[in-house]
Amino acid sequence: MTSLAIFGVGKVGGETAFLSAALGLVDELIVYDTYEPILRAQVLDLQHTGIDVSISTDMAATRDADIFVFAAGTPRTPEIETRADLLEANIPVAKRCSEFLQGFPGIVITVTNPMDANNYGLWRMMGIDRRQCIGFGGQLDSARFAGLLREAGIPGPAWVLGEHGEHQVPLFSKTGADVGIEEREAILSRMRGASMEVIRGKGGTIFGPAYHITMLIRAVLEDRREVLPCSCVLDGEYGLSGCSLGVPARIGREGILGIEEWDLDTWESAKMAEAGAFVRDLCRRFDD
Ligand SMILES: NC(=O)c1ccc[n+]([C@@H]2O[C@H](COP(=O)([O-])OP(=O)(O)OC[C@H]3O[C@@H](n4cnc5c(N)ncnc54)[C@H](O)[C@@H]3O)[C@@H](O)[C@H]2O)c1
Ligand SMILES: O=C(O)C[C@H](O)C(=O)O
Repeated sequence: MTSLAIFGVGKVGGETAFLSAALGLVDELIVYDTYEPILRAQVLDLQHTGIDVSISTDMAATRDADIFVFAAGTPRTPEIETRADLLEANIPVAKRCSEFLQGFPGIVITVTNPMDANNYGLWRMMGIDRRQCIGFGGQLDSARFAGLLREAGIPGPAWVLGEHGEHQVPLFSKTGADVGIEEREAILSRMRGASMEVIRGKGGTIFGPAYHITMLIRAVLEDRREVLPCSCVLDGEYGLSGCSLGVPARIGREGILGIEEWDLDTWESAKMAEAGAFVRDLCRRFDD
């Protein structure tokens, strides 16, 4: 019996519940949202698919879940410039979530923005092993980077480390192409704006995040042991600690099985250090 708990079943949490069930990854969904009408609507809509999955709204059952996805809280609107601007609004939500999950034995996937800081915050507040806390965003940023590389005629692979936010670190060195600083900065600037175009057009990013979150869930449940760009609580890796940041992480049934330390070029190393300093500052809010 495989059980997936989702805290916050709005646009992203709801779509993730649907996709995970539709792909047959889970036997049981435990869903929770403070807004009763959306919770009821999502449960009914899921039931109306006829998919053979048990659906519970009993948060007490969450403790037995294999994976817990944190997707509750405020999303960006076109007026909210950066993901980091959501920190104050979403800290109380992260705190409430951590109260449910003291000593949780399963795997936590953090989605709520600012995702890196929230992943660090959940780890701090829940008192669990850092390997259990996987921050989601790098796969999505990497898919967006891949699209921009294709457009520019630059071959892949496309890897994005760093913050899921303004301080993304696209790894041009991994592409094997010699991409100059000006072109790198131009592509990075478009990556920073990539989601806002979707938010303006349809009120939020849904398919991209939900698809990649579901692939992350699959990597855990099927113990795939593949390397994915995920936000991990760092303890000296890449010369950083006191924060959670996007790094190449081997993901399997026990969560983060290992963090790979790749060689970065000078531009990338500088961006990674900036990302670390920026996110560490946000994370301090959870150290108080
Ligand atoms: N990491 C990523 O790549 C990524 C991608 C997309 C969205 N996000 C983030 O995920 C979060 C959710 O985005 P969305 O578009 O689904 O938003 P949404 O508004 O559609 O859904 C959020 C849900 O959280 C619920 N909620 C609020 N406070 C709660 C609480 N204390 N307990 C339980 N539920 C609560 C709301 O009722 C709502 O249904 C946002 O912070 C957004 O920025 C992150
Ligand atoms: O950009 C946002 O605010 C939502 C999410 O983090 C995304 O990258 O799609």
